[in-house]
Amino acid sequence: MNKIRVSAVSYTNTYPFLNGIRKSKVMDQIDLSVDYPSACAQKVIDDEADMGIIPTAALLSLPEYYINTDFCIGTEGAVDSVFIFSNKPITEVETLRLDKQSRTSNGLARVLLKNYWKREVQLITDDSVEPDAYVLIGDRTFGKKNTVPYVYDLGKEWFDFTGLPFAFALWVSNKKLPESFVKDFNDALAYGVAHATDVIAGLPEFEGFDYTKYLTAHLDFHLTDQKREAVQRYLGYLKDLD
Ligand SMILES: C=C(O[C@@H]1C=C(C(=O)O)C=C[C@H]1O)C(=O)O
Repeated sequence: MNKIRVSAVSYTNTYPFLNGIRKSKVMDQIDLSVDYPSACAQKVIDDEADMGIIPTAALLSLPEYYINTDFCIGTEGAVDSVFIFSNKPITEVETLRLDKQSRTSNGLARVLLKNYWKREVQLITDDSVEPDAYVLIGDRTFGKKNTVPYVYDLGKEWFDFTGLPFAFALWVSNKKLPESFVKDFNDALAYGVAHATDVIAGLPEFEGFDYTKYLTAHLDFHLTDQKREAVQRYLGYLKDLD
């Protein structure tokens, strides 16, 4: 049988999943690659991967998709790695730069600006122009939140807006995968999540950033019914953006 091509996110938020996968027998059945989130999405869209942990926003670009497993990259409030960093209070922001590695958080920033903060902002793509504010996700945010004038954690802002948790990325395939494989893969993820702090030893340190808190309190890997509801609500807002 051909190996199942799996694309995983290259950030620390996915290390518990990767640890579970690498320790599992599913490792023999997959070709595993790691990419930043927008590239994971593109691989699944282009059918260069069969399954990935892909940004939730990318579901709108897939003609056929299956949400597999009981797990996600999610949060129930502040996530501590998805931010709008700003030079001004959000109510005064006029220009915003998006993060090329993101899809969901870019969309979430725009959804919140329009529907929660009621701001119409101009998106800046020209690298020589400095925007009022920018979206930044993943490990590149570690240690940064105490160095920027105005900081908005998008997990917390979504919660304040909707009262819901959030799922930034889901294990999604572009074709139906064998049930026995999905079950073994789910078991591998469950092991990784149950041992999330095993991945911390040896990671680079950042001032004011706590890996244990990040992996066990800020991130919430369980794809609950409420997170599924949040996904549908978010996709509805996203469709209405343009
Ligand atoms: C919590 C995070 O969730 C992520 C954000 C994503 C996005 O914005 O598209 C996609 C995957 C996750 O890596 C993070 O990257 O910090």
